[in-house]
Amino acid sequence: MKFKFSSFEVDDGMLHSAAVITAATFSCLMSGFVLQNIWRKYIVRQRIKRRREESKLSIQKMGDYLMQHGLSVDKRNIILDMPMAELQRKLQNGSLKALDVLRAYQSKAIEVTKDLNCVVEPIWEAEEQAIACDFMTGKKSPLHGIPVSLKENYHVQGYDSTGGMAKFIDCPQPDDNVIVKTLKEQGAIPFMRTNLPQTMMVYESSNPIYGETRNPHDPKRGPGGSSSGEGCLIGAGGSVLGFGTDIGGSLRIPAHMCGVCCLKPTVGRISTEGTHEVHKGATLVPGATGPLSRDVDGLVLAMKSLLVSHMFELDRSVPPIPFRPEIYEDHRPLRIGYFHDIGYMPSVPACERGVREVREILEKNGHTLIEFKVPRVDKALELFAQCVFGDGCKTFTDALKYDVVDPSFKLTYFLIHQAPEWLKRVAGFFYRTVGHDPIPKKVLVAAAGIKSVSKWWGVVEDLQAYRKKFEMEMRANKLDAIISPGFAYAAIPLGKAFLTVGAVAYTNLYNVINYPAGSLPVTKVTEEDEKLLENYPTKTLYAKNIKKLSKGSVGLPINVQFVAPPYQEELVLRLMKEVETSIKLGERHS
Ligand SMILES: CCCCCC/C=C\CCCCCCCC(=O)NCCO
Repeated sequence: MKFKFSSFEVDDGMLHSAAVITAATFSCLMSGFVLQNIWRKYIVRQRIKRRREESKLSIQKMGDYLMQHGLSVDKRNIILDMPMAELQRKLQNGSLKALDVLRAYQSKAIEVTKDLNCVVEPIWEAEEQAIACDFMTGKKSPLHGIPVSLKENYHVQGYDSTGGMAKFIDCPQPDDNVIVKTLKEQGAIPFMRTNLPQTMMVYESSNPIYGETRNPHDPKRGPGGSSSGEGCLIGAGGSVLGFGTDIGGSLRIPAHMCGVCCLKPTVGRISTEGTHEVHKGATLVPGATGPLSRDVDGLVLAMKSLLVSHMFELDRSVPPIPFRPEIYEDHRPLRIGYFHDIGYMPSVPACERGVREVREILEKNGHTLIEFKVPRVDKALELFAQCVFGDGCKTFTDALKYDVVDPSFKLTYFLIHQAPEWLKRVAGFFYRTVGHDPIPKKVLVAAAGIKSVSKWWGVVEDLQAYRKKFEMEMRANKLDAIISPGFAYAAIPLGKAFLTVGAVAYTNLYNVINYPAGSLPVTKVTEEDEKLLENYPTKTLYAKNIKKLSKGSVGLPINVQFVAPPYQEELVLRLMKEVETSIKLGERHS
């Protein structure tokens, strides 16, 4: 058969050849595409492997170095046992050398990371800085010689900030971030970089580059996240002061699970410039930076040292409000709201008891405690999801393109980030009908993306309305502050956070309203709490999982959150210090 076109004739043979050429081109392109993907993944795996080996080697080298240059065990332990105030005083009056303090903490950090995997690498420049500190004459800066650890996403000159993502390996930062610069200017010595979960948008503790961090109180359990390495390192005694980030609870969840103190300031009170966040553009609920420490004095010292002209000058978006001692040192009795249940998910008995005991302490100290009916926390969680996943999670999936997705993140990543909208709706339906929980559906629909600018503006209005409602509720009760559970439950087995993730509402509530929130260890899970867990109401799938995963948690730390209106960090710290002191006094007398 022949086809005649205007100027030439096409026969069967030519048609057949054209089809063959098209099919060949198509299969070439397809195989090219497949091969390219395989190649890219191979390169990524190689890069991850190399980076992991470099990290292990660096830690090992530091260990070997300390074998020759370390302190005696006794001297080291005396330093490690010092609370922050004593350590600072001795460094200031010269009775302790910065280099000895550094050596003590370096060696403890290297020792604990062997089992807990909380350090990703040492900061080698620390030694030079400590020596310079010891040679210094004249007035000493407030953080003179204090070693500080930094979550891996803090930009430090010459080091990668990967956030656990392969794409960011081999991208050494050109400069220290504002907090690191200010800390150094105030005499602190950044000495270790700590682990985090991939993308930092989970409260797990693992990533394919540096592996999994474990809980210092029970290595089979997670340390919480995403400032996992910080919580773990400080909880294990390998650091006295550290810094992390928090957009949904990433300072407070590891603080609670590892039994350390932390402060999530109001976003804007201290600089957030120069930290790696996947979704920097999602500014409606932005990430906060903040300190973690062994005690409240550490947090106070950190805030006093950061709220100075050096930081205000480096980051002019930060309002120049120095630390206000008149609020921190005030003794005026306060009206404080409390709650232990966010409405759709109760906290476990130990967490409830934590709030009750703090309430009793505060009442004894002359404050008035009032039960606070917290405005619908499920709405706050939905707003959180709309604000951080409103792009349909495109930013996250782009960041992880070709990457190895960590096993602990796979389910979260698939369901919240990658799944098509229909699947998110089906999963939401499942949670609602089988799991008896309406919350995941709202979150999953939000994570399918906000479809238009006008809808986005609707979210902005809803957020403003929620914030106003919270403020009005506090005003109506004439509340100065709030206390609430540090989290819904104590540390659970590694890799299981997804099964209980709705609990994040206990912390992200305060990100949504942008209130400063501190977290303080107040008690430990007791046998009695474990018995009471039997009666924990299990109406929803999440609650069932919480009950199951909380078993065997006797001895694990329990924190309480302290919250105040925006820019009242000093008030939060005042209450934390008051409770910490009362608990210590109680322990001494019992
Ligand atoms: C099945 C869906 C239910 C999901 C409900 C929870 C929604 C979102 C999970 C987010 C978890 C965030 C953890 C903390 C993140 C954080 O603070 N990161 C700090 C980044 O610097």
